[in-house]
Parts: sequence; structure tokens; C-alpha cells
Amino acid sequence: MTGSTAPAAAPQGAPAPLPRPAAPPPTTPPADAVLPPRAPGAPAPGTPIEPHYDLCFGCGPQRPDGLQLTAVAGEGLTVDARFTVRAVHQGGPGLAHGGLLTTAMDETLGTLNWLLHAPAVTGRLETDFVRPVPVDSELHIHAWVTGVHGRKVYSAAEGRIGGPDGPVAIRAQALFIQVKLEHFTTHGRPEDIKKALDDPDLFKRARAFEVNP
Ligand SMILES: CCCCCCCC/C=C\CCCCCCCC(=O)SCCNC(=O)CCNC(=O)[C@H](O)C(C)(C)COP(=O)(O)OP(=O)(O)OC[C@H]1O[C@@H](n2cnc3c(N)ncnc32)[C@H](O)[C@@H]1OP(=O)(O)O
Repeated sequence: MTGSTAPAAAPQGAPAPLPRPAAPPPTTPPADAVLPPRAPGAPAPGTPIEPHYDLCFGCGPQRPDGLQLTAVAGEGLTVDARFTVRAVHQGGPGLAHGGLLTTAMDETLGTLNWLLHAPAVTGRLETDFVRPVPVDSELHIHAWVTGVHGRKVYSAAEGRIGGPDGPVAIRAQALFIQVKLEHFTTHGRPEDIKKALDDPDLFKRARAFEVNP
């Protein structure tokens, strides 16, 4: 019969269908998530948030091809960041690579954790690309915490072209998971961890998490 919507039976001997992946875990906070106050040691609104690691691809000043994203603490649990798209960041000719735009969102969202004074890593990151971003554009990213539930930090961000009121180019929602500093020392390449521990500034910043949780 034509027009039937019944699925065709699998031919005999065909491999069993692959199991469906579980439904994606949401980045939307549950109803009983909270919005905690800023941590006592958090950078004051309007002050820069220092790069967490000089060699970080997102924020490190010692990464000439990196994003060199800069961030400033906002009011409450918010952050404002900027990143200029350069020729080394191209995907299509003259346009930013989507993966690098996602990296900029990841970096900015990660910076929110300094306001909570708890190290955290990205568990899940969802991005919507709304408009192409030309090389030489300055992307202005505003990010905010949407809820905290145990070790889970939910957040969202919006990236606009040219200024804080420019057209929206990218939106993101994320789930970060708070970790102990051992997360880095256990999993990181030993020589990089050693260098990081030998850097008095980074060591001081990393220790601040532990003495001021
Ligand atoms: C001393 C020198 C060191 C210096 C350090 C300087 C300080 C640095 C400070 C800050 C640096 C920040 C750097 C920012 C850079 C930008 C951000 C990134 O790109 S981070 C890199 C990409 N992300 C990863 O590499 C994570 C890889 N994944 C993991 O390591 C694990 O899976 C981890 C930690 C995320 C979770 O593992 P578990 O064993 O700790 O915990 P479980 O029980 O699995 O999860 C906890 C809860 O979270 C949920 N969860 C985990 N992953 C989820 C997911 N993908 N989606 C939904 N829920 C998830 C689970 O269902 C669970 O929920 P329920 O408590 O049971 O309700």
C-alpha cells in the first residue's frame, strides 16, 4: 500500500540496531538549584579577572595564536568578556571558526567560577550559532550563573558583535562540575603541573581556592 507510515521490517540477518544514546543531560538548573552570594574573595564588580593560566588557549597571554580573551567581573554572578577574532581564528574565509567561538564561550563561562571561588570544569556545553562572525570583529560575551546544585554550576552566555548592544552571534548554556585542585594535579601532564606549581602567582591563586572555599 502506498503512503504507509509503518517502519519497514529489518531484513533477515541485518545487524541489531545500535542502542539509542540516553537523552542529553540538560544544562537547565533543576527547580531546587540556588543562586549563592558571590564568594568573599571574588573580584569586585568592574575589576579584571586575571587569566587562570598563562598558557591557556582561551585566556593565556603567552599564547600568541590563542584567543587572549579578557574578562571583567560584573554585578552578582556575572562576567563580561571580550575577544577579537583574528585571521588565525578563521574557519570559512574571513569568518571565525565555530569551534573557536565555542571555546570563547567555554572560557567565559568557566570564568564565572572565580566568583564562586571553586574550581570547576566543563561537563556539558551547548552552543547556538546565530550569525557569522567576521575576522576583526570584537565579540562581547556576557555570562551569568543560572543556578548551583551541589557541585553542579549551571550557566548561560550570549556573544554580541562589536559591542555589548551589538547583534547576537552566539548563545550558550553550560553545566560545570566543581572539582578539587587534585583534578588538575592528577590528570595534567607532569611537567606542566610542575611548572605551574613553580609559578608563585599561579600557585597563590590555586591555593586561594583551598584556603577560601
Ligand atoms: C596546582 C596546579 C593546578 C593549577 C590549577 C589552576 C586553577 C585552575 C582553576 C580553574 C581552571 C578552569 C579551566 C577552565 C578552562 C575552560 C573550561 C574547560 O574547558 S575545562 C576542560 C574540559 N572539561 C573536562 O576536561 C572535564 C572532563 N570530565 C571530568 O573530568 C569528569 O567527568 C567530571 C569532573 C566533569 C565529573 O566527574 P566526577 O567523577 O567528579 O563526578 P560525577 O559523579 O561523574 O558527576 C558529578 C555530577 O555531575 C553530573 N554530570 C557530570 N558530567 C555531566 C554531563 N556531561 N552532563 C550532565 N551531568 C553531568 C553527574 O551526573 C553528577 O550528578 P549528580 O551529583 O549525580 O546529580
